[in-house]
Amino acid sequence: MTSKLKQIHELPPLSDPLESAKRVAAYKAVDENFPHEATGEVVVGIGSGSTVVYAAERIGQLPNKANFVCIPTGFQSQQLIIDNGMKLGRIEQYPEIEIAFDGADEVDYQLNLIKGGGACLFQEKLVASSSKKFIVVADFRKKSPKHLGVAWKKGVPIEVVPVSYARVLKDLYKLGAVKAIVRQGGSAKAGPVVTDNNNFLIDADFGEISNPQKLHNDIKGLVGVVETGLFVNGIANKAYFGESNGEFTTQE
Ligand SMILES: O=C[C@H](O)[C@H](O)[C@H](O)COP(=O)(O)O
Repeated sequence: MTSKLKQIHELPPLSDPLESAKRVAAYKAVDENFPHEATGEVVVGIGSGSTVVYAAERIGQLPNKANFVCIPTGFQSQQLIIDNGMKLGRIEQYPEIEIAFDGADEVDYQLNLIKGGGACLFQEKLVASSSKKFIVVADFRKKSPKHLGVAWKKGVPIEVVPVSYARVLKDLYKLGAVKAIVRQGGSAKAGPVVTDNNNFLIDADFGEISNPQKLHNDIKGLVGVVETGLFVNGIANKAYFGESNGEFTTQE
């Protein structure tokens, strides 16, 4: 069925080369991993952010898209599914997902990720950890030469129950954070960002993270923490990176 689709090299480049890099990563990830020939129902996770927009676009171009049920990871993702004419499902109905596509803020050499730069980490982790196959799509800026905390300098996003934020901030410093702040809405909203689950986000900078699994476990053990943006323990199967020269690379 992929032969009926326009191939990526047949498409005109986008005006912003970074957007072209995101598109090539996402289109290739879908072309090479999506169960194109499936005739029965396929449950697909659709992540959040600016790169996964192109994965949803590509899936929306597939001629058998009526067979797919797409599970969102938040409000933006739900809109992407609707806008691309795909069937929307809920994780409560479909707790087992065949394949999920999502972006990342940073990817280390072992395929550990930092996610949550767009405030969607909890539902993203729920969907990713419920998926048999989890494919990351990103542009070249997201690759870390080795550890997390090198390319992404804004800290580890952590979703917390609002009433616990002051306590969690103190505890994060005890765990070794050099800076921890409640994410603010800035000019778009006075006061803190509120997630799709009505929680707050803390961005905690731990510098270079050599043991992301341990850091995740330590943070997750704090009272008030819902989830961390550290996606570790082999959760991601493969990453596609759009490069600045218009090509793509992979890591698995
Ligand atoms: O909360 C947001 C998500 O984790 C995004 O997938 C992540 O921030 C990457 O987004 P983008 O593709 O826009 O760089």
